[in-house]
Amino acid sequence: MISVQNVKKTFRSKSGEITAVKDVNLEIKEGEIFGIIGYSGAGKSTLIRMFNGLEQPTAGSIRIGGKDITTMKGSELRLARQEIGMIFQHFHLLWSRTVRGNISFPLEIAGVPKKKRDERVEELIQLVGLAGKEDAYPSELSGGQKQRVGIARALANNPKVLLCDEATSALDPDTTDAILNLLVDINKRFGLTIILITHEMHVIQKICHRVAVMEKGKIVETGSVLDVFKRPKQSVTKRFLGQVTEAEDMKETIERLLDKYKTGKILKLTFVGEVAEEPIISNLIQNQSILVNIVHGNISQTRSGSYGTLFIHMDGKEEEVHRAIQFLQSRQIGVEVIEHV
Ligand SMILES: Nc1ncnc2c1ncn2[C@@H]1O[C@H](COP(=O)(O)OP(=O)(O)OP(=O)(O)O)[C@@H](O)[C@H]1O
Repeated sequence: MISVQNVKKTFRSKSGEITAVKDVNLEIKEGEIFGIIGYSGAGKSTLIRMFNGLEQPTAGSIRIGGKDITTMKGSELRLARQEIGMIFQHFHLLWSRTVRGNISFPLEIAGVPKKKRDERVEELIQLVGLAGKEDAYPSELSGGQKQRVGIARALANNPKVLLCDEATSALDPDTTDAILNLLVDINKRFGLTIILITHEMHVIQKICHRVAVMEKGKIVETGSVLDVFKRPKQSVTKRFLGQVTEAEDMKETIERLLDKYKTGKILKLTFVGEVAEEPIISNLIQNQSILVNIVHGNISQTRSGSYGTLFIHMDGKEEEVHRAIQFLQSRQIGVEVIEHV
């Protein structure tokens, strides 16, 4: 559906050249929700803005449905853009127009006759859950409601692709979840391809099928969300995973435990898929002569299965601890020995 080949973007400024995006290659399938995660300055916004021609690449091509968006100009680009909706962190609504007026705007630009326009706006208001707010102005709406207007407006012309630029970053956690659920619903109902950029692993975990991790303008890791959770390769990916698998005070707790327990090991266990739901620890204790203290644990749901982490302190004779680790590994559990940082 979307093919990004050798895309590069360099900005020239007074202080010199900045290469924001370096040799990016990606294939995004029709109907998938594809997340791009990276820290501030990684090049995410620049990359996503090239998907609808808001930025032109310095080199490379971006083909959407077979057509190269990067070489289009004028009316051809305008038409192609109708197939690509976009929503933004700060909504970018028209403040002098009501909810209805905002949603109607892209239909007016596309020359849709009034009657059809009104029908479509009504349909979209129902779809995004804004019934009763039709005549409100953006200043009278909550952040979540503003983003619902943004989504309705982006979907007005029945696009095939929806680009989301940090669409939930300005929202509180509950509202974020409600907006993410709405995106999943739209993806399922219409088979819409969604590409989102974020710096929050929670967003990736909750709704994406696949993810690309971006660092210093490059895609450094890509794969299905569950695979990346299971086997993160890059340290930047591991740091992002820490956002959803480790409590905020985890580092401190572990340092304290490492000081407290003079013997044994602190282990981080990672479980993926069905094994996350098995009674592994009771099997472990029954089969080996070791002591196990549970320090911290959680299970998260991704779109393709569960993923769990458990921090334990394990003590016993060295060969027993070794055997216990082998037992865990034989059950396809990731085992990492935690050391002082
Ligand atoms: N128009 C521009 N002119 C000059 N430099 C730019 C321009 N746009 C982006 N950059 C630079 O390109 C790099 C990548 O920026 P970009 O906004 O794409 O990153 P990002 O990952 O989206 O970060 P953030 O989440 O903070 O927006 C940064 O170093 C930024 O300063």
